[in-house]
Parts: sequence; C-alpha cells; structure tokens
Amino acid sequence: MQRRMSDLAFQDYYPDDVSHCYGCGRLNEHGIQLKSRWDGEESVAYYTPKPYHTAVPGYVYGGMLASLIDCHGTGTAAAAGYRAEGRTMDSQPPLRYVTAALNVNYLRPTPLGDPLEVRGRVKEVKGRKVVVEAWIIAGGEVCVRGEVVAVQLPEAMRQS
Ligand SMILES: CCCCCCCCCCCC(=O)SCCNC(=O)CCNC(=O)[C@H](O)C(C)(C)COP(=O)(O)OP(=O)(O)OC[C@H]1O[C@@H](n2cnc3c(N)ncnc32)[C@H](O)[C@@H]1OP(=O)(O)O
Repeated sequence: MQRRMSDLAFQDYYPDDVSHCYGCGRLNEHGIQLKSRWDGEESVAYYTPKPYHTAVPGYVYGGMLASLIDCHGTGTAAAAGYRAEGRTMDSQPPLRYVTAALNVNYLRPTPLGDPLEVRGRVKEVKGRKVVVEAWIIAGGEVCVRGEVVAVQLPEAMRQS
C-alpha cells in the first residue's frame, strides 16, 4: 500500500548515502531505524529498547539512550534545516548533517521494557549549524536530557 507523504518520518527522506547510520538509517538492517516526526513545535520519536540493551538489570544502557538523543537530534536538525530554507525534505539539493557535539545527562534510571518517548526542540538554526535539545520520557517521567549540535557536511566532504 502506498504511504501518504505525511506518514513519512524525517529519516525516510534521507538520501541513500546517509541512510546507513546505526541509529537512524532505514537501510541498516541491524540498527535502531529511529523515526522522528514533528509534533507541533516539538519533534517526537518512539522506541522500545530490546532486552539486551541492558545496563544494570531492569534498566536501559546509557549508550543506547545517547544514540536515541543523537539520532532524534540530527533528524530534527535536518528537518529544521529544510524548514529554515522554506522547502520540503524531498527537495533538492539534499542537506547532510552530522553530529558535531552530543551532550547527555542521565537524570534517573530508565526502565527497560517500556516504550520510550524521545522529544526534541530546536534551539538555534545558524548557517550550517542547528542546535537541538532532546529528552527521553519513560513512564511519564523525564529520565534523560541532552543536546545535539548538528552541522551540515562541508561541500568538500559530500559524495553526491
Ligand atoms: C535529509 C538529509 C539528512 C542527513 C542526516 C544524516 C543523519 C546522520 C546522523 C549521523 C549521526 C552521527 O553519528 S554522525 C558521526 C559522528 N560525527 C562525525 O563524525 C563528525 C566529525 N566532525 C566533522 O566532520 C566536522 O568537525 C564537522 C563537519 C562536524 C564540522 O566541521 P566544520 O565544517 O569545519 O565546522 P566549522 O565550520 O568549524 O563550524 C560550523 C559551525 O558549527 C560549530 N561547531 C563545529 N563543531 C562543533 C562542536 N564540536 N561543538 C559545538 N559547535 C561546533 C562551529 O562553532 C560553527 O558555528 P558558528 O560559528 O557558525 O556558530
């Protein structure tokens, strides 16, 4: 069945050459394949960690949580970059963002087994840089807060 455009997540628009990321690449069969969308002025994604994403028994591994902040942040940055240019994510030329900086604060243990809600808000769009704050909610409580600085790849590093 053909999907409506509004069903597509930010990551579904990534060109193939940036769709192998472990966290968000739709072409990485071993990865998380995170899907982020706008929810008003915020962005949102959902993911339920697997039983093997364990830190101490019953709680989610911090590296997994950092990956969620990272890839929801870069996805939100990409969407914000297109929005700042007044165009849709399927328009040309494609924008390619990478993580320049990632800060993660673990506020309380994140229970393993519940669906996690990952939310984001754009703090700044300036030139090639987008700063996104992101947080993870489990069981109605914010367990993790972070910030992502995403920067568009310099022209010289683009392969297409
Ligand atoms: C639809 C398709 C979507 C495609 C989206 C694809 C998503 C894939 C997501 C993958 C997520 C990853 O894991 S990516 C893999 C991990 N990341 C990487 O390997 C990146 C390695 N680093 C680099 O390649 C480089 O350092 C860059 C490209 C990030 C930046 O280098 P540059 O291009 O020379 O940057 P530069 O001109 O100096 O800086 C530009 C602006 O960014 C700021 N800036 C630069 N680095 C930092 C930093 N660490 N912390 C804070 N701010 C920084 C500068 O102050 C400046 O701000 P101002 O002065 O203008 O204010």
